[in-house]
Amino acid sequence: MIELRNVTKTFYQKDKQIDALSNVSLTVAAGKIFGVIGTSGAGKSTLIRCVNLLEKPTSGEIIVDGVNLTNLASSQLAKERRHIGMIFQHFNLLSSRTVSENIAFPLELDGMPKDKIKERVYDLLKLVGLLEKADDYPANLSGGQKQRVAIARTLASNPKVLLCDEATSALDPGTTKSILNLLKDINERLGITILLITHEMNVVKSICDSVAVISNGKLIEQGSVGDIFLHPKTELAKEFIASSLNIEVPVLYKNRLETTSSKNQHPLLKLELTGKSVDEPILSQAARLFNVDTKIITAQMDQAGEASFGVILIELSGNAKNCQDAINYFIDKHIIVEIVGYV
Ligand SMILES: Nc1ncnc2c1ncn2[C@@H]1O[C@H](COP(=O)(O)OP(=O)(O)OP(=O)(O)O)[C@@H](O)[C@H]1O
Repeated sequence: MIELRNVTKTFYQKDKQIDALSNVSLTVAAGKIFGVIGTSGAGKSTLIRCVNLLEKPTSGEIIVDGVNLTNLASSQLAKERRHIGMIFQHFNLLSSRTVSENIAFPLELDGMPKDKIKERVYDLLKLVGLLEKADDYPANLSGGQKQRVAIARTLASNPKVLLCDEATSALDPGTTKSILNLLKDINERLGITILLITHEMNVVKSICDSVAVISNGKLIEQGSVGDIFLHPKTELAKEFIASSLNIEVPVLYKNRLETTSSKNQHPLLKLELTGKSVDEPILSQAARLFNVDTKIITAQMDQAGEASFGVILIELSGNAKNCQDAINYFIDKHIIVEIVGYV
């Protein structure tokens, strides 16, 4: 549905050459949600802006729904762009128009009769859950409500593809969740293909089918979300995954934590579980096999695509040899073990 073939984008600033995208290729299958994740300046915005040719690639091809957009005349490109919706981090609503009038705007441009516009706007308001805000102005809406208006406005033109440029970055976690749920709902109900860019792995984890990691304008890793979470290859992918599993040592423990072990102290272990190890009762097995006790301090178990994974912080107690045997057992089970300290 969306295909980027060897897309390169070079900017020139005075004598400086900036390779914002280098030979980027990716395919988003129809009806799927594809995320591109990267840190600031990696090339995410340039990539997504190339898809609807807001930014013209220096070389390479962009194919959307079977049409190669790269060489189209501007009138043809304008026609094709109607099938490509886009939403932005800062919503881009018209402040002088009400919610309904914002949503109606693309339909007015299309010359739709007034009564039809009214019907369509009503349906869209209902879809995004904003019927009671129809006559409000953007200034009186929350960030999440503004993004819902922007989504309704872009859906007004019946796009086949939706591009999301950091669409939840300006929102708090709860609102982010509700907007991501809405995007997933739209994807499933209307069959719209979604390409999104983000710097947050939680966004990818919540709704994407596939993900690509971008660094310095290059796609350094891509695959299904489950696959990337289970078998990340690059350090950057590993860092993004770790950032989505944020467990903290509780303050009570932090204050008592020693870096080296002394008599009668127990190791505090951080166990990262993926794949099969998630499904096995590893703590009770270790307790039985090695005569150790495992006290769970904090834990986070999660799901991304078909992959389950999690992090557990445990206090391990028993004699030193048994504790070491238990640690070796965890490592044998492909669990990443970190000794956080001793308590
Ligand atoms: N119009 C432009 N002229 C010159 N350089 C540009 C232009 N747009 C982007 N760049 C450069 O291209 C690189 C990629 O920028 P881009 O905005 O695509 O990154 P990003 O991953 O979206 O970053 P952020 O998350 O901070 O928005 C950066 O080095 C940026 O400075």
